[in-house]
This record gives sequence, structure tokens and C-alpha cells, in this order.
Amino acid sequence: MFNSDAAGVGIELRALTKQFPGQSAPAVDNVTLDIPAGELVAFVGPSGCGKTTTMKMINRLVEPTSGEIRIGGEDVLAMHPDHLRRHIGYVIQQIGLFPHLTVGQNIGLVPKLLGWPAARIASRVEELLALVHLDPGTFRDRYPRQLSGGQQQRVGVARALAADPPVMLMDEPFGATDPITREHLQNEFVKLQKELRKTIIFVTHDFEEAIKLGDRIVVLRERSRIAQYDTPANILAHPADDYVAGFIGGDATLKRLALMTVDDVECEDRRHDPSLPQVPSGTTLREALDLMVASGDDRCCSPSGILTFTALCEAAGAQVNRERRAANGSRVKKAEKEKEVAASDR
Ligand SMILES: Nc1ncnc2c1ncn2[C@@H]1O[C@H](COP(=O)(O)OP(=O)(O)OP(=O)(O)O)[C@@H](O)[C@H]1O
Repeated sequence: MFNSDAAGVGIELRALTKQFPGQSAPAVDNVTLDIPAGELVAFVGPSGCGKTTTMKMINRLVEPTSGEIRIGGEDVLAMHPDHLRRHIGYVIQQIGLFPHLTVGQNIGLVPKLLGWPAARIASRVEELLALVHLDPGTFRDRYPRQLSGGQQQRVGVARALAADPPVMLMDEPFGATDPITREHLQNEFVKLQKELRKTIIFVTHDFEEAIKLGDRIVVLRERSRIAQYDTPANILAHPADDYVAGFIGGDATLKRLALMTVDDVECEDRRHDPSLPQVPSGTTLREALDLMVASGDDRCCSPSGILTFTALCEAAGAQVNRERRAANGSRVKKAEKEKEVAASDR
């Protein structure tokens, strides 16, 4: 199908437009965007700005009015839509599991359509259930109604991964779950994506979710016009304008803490103190701060020693300063380059 190497496939949108019949303005207006292979790009924007329509054009659930879509360099609009959709994973908020099929049959659906032998499907179902932390023996033969919302959402992710598609489209996949389940699913998904490196477009209303999951974030205005497209750290440090700043809210530093983990902080006191709240490797500084506030202690114990509130603040501040220096450096380089070009034109 797609020209895929080990690193996955990129997605290119060119002047992509959708004008629904009877609407005065296009729902998606002239969007041009490159999604790099193996990255997760989060789409955030207000309700009705065209996130879902943009996504649905990529798997042809909505036909574009004009523009181009390429996946792995191949023209998506020239492919048969059914054939295309079997090679793109799709996860939606409403989950969309078939109620009359068991969990195993739901996950095995696309491999079956692709003509895989039964034994290969069975072993893939086992593998995927284990991957999303559902015991195959317990869940394979259950029906969706016998699962909790969070468990159903995991099955939805497993089903989208079934035929190992290089591309996944995820439309608010964790939106319908309660905050604790949601955080759990997000954390599991971060780990999974580190391993799988699929090319993913992830639609969310939640800027914090976009920061946590996205390698890059696209902040959209009405009609899917791009307000800013950059890494979470760069968007937090340098919002393009007031519109983007409004999305971030007033707590950019707190949000920045969610991008760093306790492993990024060098602890002066390297002792292990079992009487302090414990934070394992991979804990974000935001989570460590929450724990300090909840336990009423301005210290916690990380794998590299005793993490203090002061060290945590310094780490966040150092990150801001590093980013400012990098941004200034690239501005200076750009100005120098422009001077060189101007001199050579003379
Ligand atoms: N089938 C359709 N026919 C007509 N208009 C539509 C259709 N689908 C979507 N729209 C309109 O297109 C615009 C963009 O809708 P879309 O669902 O893409 O937005 P969204 O950003 O995903 O919103 P939300 O975050 O609320 O899900 C909206 O104004 C919507 O009313």
C-alpha cells in the first residue's frame, strides 16, 4: 500500500479545502501541512473549527472539495476509499465497537477483511490485547457491553492497530472517559507510541493532552486555518500571537513542567529517603509538584535522590532560559544569513 520504510510514512496536506453544500463558508479552508513520519501531531482548536472534517478527509470519510493528500508520497484521492481505510487506523470518542461481536472479533475485523489466515488473526488478537493491558483469557470472548468505558477504549485502540497500519487517526479517543481513566490511558498511550512510532493525527479539545502526547501541536483557528504549528515546548515558550496564548492560558510554566520528568533534574542530595513521597523514573515535574502539594512536603524522593521544590522551580526556569537563548541564537543566525544574502545580491 503506502511506500513505507521502517521509519513509517509522512502525511502531506496541500491546499486542502472542504465546502459542505449549503454552507456560506468552507469548513476547512486551504490547509497545507506536513506531518512527519513516526510523529504524533495533535490538532487543537475551538469547537466547530474543522478538526474532525480535516481528519475525515484523510481517510476519505469526507471527500475534499479541492486540494491534495499524500501519505508516504502516494495520492490518497486516487485510491479506493475502502482499500485506503483498511490501512489507516481510526479511533473515535464513541469507540464504535460492534456490539454483536466479541472483543476478539472486533479486533480481528480488519485482518479478516485483508484475508489473513485464522491462526494469524488469533495470535494478533492475543498480542494486541496484551499490548493494551487487557488479559486475553479474560477479555477475548467478552462482548463490548461487558467492558468498562476505559476497557472499551483500549479495545478501540487495539482494533485500530490490528493490521499494523503506518498511520493512525484519533479523534478525541479518550474524551468520553473520566479524568483518572483518561490520565491512565494517556500514560499507557505515550509508552505505546514510543515503541510503535506510528504517524498519528490526534484531535483534542484539551491543550494539556496535546502537550502530553504531541511531538508537535497544530493550533487551529476557524476553518482549520493554522495559527501555529510547532513543538509543545516552543508553543509554550513562544506563542505566535494572542490567540495561541489564549489557548495556553495563564499557567504556561505549570504546563511546561508537564514536559519535563524527574529524570531531567540533577539532585544535589543523592540519598534515598524512604520517609519522603516516592516518585518513580518517568514522573513529570508537574506530577511531582502535585505530590508535594498533596503531601504537604516540599521534597520528594526520585531515583536520583531528593528532589526539592527549589530544584524543581530552577529546572523549569533553566528550561525557559535555554529556550530563550536558542530562540535568540536562531534569530541572530537568521539576521546574519539575511545580511549575507543581501551583500551577495549587491
Ligand atoms: N456533514 C456536514 N454537513 C454540513 N456541515 C458540516 C458537516 N460536518 C461538519 N459540518 C460543519 O463544518 C464545521 C466544522 O465541523 P467539525 O466537526 O470538523 O469541527 P470540529 O473542530 O471537529 O468540532 P468539535 O471540536 O466540536 O468536534 C462546523 O461548522 C460543522 O457544523
